[in-house]
Amino acid sequence: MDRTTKEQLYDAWHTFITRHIILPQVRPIIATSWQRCWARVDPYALLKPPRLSDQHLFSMQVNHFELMAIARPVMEDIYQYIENSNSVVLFANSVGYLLDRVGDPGMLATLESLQIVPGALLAESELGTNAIGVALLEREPLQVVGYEHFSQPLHDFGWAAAPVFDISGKLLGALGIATRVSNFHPYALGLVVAGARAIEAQRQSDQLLEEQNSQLAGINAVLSGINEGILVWNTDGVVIHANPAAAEILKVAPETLMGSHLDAFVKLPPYVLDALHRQIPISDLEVNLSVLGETISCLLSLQYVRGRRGIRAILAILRPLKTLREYVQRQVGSPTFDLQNLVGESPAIRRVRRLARSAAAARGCVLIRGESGTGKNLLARAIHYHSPRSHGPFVVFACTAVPSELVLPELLGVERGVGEGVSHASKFELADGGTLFFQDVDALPLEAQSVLLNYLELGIIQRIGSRKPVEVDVRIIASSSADLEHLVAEGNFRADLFYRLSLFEIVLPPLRERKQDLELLIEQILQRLARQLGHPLSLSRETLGILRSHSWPGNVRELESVLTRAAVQASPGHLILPVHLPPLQTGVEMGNKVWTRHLPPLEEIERQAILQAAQQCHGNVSQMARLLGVGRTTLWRHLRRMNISLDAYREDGGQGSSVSN
Ligand SMILES: Nc1ncnc2c1ncn2[C@@H]1O[C@H](COP(=O)(O)OP(=O)(O)OP(=O)(O)O)[C@@H](O)[C@H]1O
Repeated sequence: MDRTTKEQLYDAWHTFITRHIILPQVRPIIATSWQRCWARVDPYALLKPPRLSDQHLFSMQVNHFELMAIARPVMEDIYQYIENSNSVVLFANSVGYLLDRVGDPGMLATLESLQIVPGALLAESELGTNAIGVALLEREPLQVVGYEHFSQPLHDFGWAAAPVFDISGKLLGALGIATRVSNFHPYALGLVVAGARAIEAQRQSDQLLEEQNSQLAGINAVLSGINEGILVWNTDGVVIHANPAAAEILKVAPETLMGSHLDAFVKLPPYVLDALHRQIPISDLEVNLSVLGETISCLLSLQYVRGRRGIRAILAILRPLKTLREYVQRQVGSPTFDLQNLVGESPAIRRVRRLARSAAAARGCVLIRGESGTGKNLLARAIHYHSPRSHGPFVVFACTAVPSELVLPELLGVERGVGEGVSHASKFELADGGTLFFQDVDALPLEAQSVLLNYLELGIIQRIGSRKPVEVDVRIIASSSADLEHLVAEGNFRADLFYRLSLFEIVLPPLRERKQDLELLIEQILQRLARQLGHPLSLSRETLGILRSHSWPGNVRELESVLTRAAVQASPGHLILPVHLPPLQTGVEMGNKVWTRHLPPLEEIERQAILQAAQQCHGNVSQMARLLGVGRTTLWRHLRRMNISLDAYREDGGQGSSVSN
């Protein structure tokens, strides 16, 4: 400020104090403030602002702790710029009480001599026109320099101040800089404005963070309380949320999962990986997850959390199959286990349904035989749910899944004395009043076969460690895909047990022997998958042709698996083409040694080989010929004879007619 301006300002101040006249050189904001101070503040009096007691000041600082914790570092930053310029940075609350200050010792002492110390009220009504007081009143940043101050004791100072607001516009306080007029520089105003904005921004982000944290805590509480497993991972594959139910289903602690790569624990089936890759949502798809080497079956749903720049995270919902089945059973009287779900209208499958109805009405044990995947589990449950015992439990003893040393304790239960550990009930006791299903009974060790036989003869069991026989009322159903006669002949299966079990025997035919059921099964499976994937599914004619010509060594299970993979591979709204089918397995790979004695005719084998080669080579005849080890001409001849068109196998072909659903 040059000398003339200073002198002009002094004249203006003096004129106002003595004659209450505002001269034009006075800025409007200062003039308004002077008017407010007129007759309220003595311009010549020594400054004596009201001051809080130490105790009051302390409690006010505590109340403003969060704000001051943000303001203090900003004040320090500003002070770094103006250090050694005989200045002080001040922070006052919304009323004007000075809460904090930092600055050069000389200037601090000078302000102290003017009673401007923490706890002092810097409001305009007390100190007259001053930057902090006016900034709070006018809610805008300003500087007040020299004679602009209403009170004479402040004439030697230059102050700048800026108000600080919260996110809703509420006034929180003011940040100021005080210095001598001789040291005052207009940049002081820029510094306090920038400092005030920094305090506001920090406070807003703290508030948002706090809000997000409390929302997150709420969401976490909800997620922890639900029975479904919730697993969320980001696009880098890092798990960012796992609720306790997910940890329980996967048998991995949540804290181990969180922050780790999902791949390190869970191997998703290839068709699920493919759905993920193509961002296709999945709903309640039955999958087998490999978790640290162990296979876990569950229902999987996938959803994508989208941000402005695309997918941000993947949300997986896991439902244990067991819980789901129990739930369905409770809610709707177990329709999934209805005999009608044993799909098929072939004479063989009709006969099975007839036999199953008779078995359900009878009391004795039932032996269900058939290749793997023909529906033995399904049938066992259906028999139970059609029997008078349907309100009792259906307990499965999976003979291949229990380690041999645990078979007897699991089957019979264990009785322990006081302090010896926990007793546990036998599978027979658990199934009391219902059905005990021995899945793959051929894998039952001989000792356990005796236990089962004993029960069938006497109706009692005895827990290990107990002398007390327990009477239980359980119906036995057993299944096997093995050649039991052969096992009996070898001495690996007790003949008397085989005799008792096979009094009522139901044999499930392999799928290749009831090909007329194939389309019904496909239709039913596609309908289920369409519901799960949320869009309709149909096969192209060529795809159906391949499925028809396959011999299905893995039976309905294989059919389900092939269609599931193909459905996930196909684009929504398009037909399922041969290219979407996974490689089809042979009987040897499926391990159905005993039941593969019904070989398909030679021509069918040839046809199947050609169709598989077409699929693998995408309809390229030269490649197919090489793969099949025949000349191209021979291959063309076979193709013509068998009426096989290769169009559908070429990536763009096959959008022709559709079959099913
Ligand atoms: N006739 C059918 N109709 C509908 N679905 C079927 C039929 N047969 C089998 N399935 C389905 O095929 C899959 C395999 O069936 P299931 O587990 O009952 O076969 P399994 O003969 O017991 O097999 P394993 O001997 O390997 O245990 C299941 O998803 C089942 O629902």
